[in-house]
Amino acid sequence: MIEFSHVSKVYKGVKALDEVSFTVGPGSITGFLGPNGAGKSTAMRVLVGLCRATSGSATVLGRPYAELDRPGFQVGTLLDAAAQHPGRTGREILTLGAMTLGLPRSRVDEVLDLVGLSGKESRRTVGGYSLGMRQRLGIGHALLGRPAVLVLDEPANGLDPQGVQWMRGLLRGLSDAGCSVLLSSHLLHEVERVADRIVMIGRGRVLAQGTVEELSRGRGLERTFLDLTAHADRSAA
Ligand SMILES: Nc1ncnc2c1ncn2[C@@H]1O[C@H](COP(=O)(O)OP(=O)(O)OP(=O)(O)O)[C@@H](O)[C@H]1O
Repeated sequence: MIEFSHVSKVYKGVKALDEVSFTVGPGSITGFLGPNGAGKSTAMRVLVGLCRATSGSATVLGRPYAELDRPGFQVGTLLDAAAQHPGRTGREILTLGAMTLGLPRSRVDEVLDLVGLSGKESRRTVGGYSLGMRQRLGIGHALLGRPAVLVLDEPANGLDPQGVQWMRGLLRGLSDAGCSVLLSSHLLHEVERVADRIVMIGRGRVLAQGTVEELSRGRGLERTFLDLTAHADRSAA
């Protein structure tokens, strides 16, 4: 369960989030949509304690992230697939993560298998990985502790069509098992296929939220997205 309640964030005069409220329940994949600079990454960073909200509260499993007992087993995050050290191998990165959580080495092999990185690929340094391989590694890292909540910032970026299809199956399986997934993306057609709920933001404000059917309004998510974001821009002008 993820809950944002009236979250605002101001960076030196820039209002990145303005009274953002929404919930991601267990067994839900919520697509988090908004134009560049809308505030998606900021909201995710606030949620996992990487920056502090100016007002309001964001909680995971009923608590602020900083107060979770075992965060590595409760929340999996992928906020920046490029964040890993380029000189480490994929296997080293997952092994470090597994050791930090006190997990056996066998979990590293399970996760590599889950995200489709071969033994050979896992022994290469990340500096030589494609973006899609980094995304797979980042998703694997997020899944190490079998968390109940997943926060993924543009995880489909750079994945090829097979990769996108694989990720769809993976996320559906996780949500069927009760996981709460918050997923930001600019790939509206993909979000339409994988998510059950949508939150659209523009200029830091929630523009609309509901099921994919409600927001598609029989015309597709893209039409609703373009109409709502254009309206938000006109109102701000
Ligand atoms: N550290 C920061 N300092 C100042 N302003 C920031 C900072 N981080 C983000 N912002 C501003 O906050 C607003 C929201 O940015 P954010 O990165 O959250 O948007 P986003 O929806 O994730 O965008 P994108 O789709 O381009 O990744 C933007 O105006 C951005 O310039």
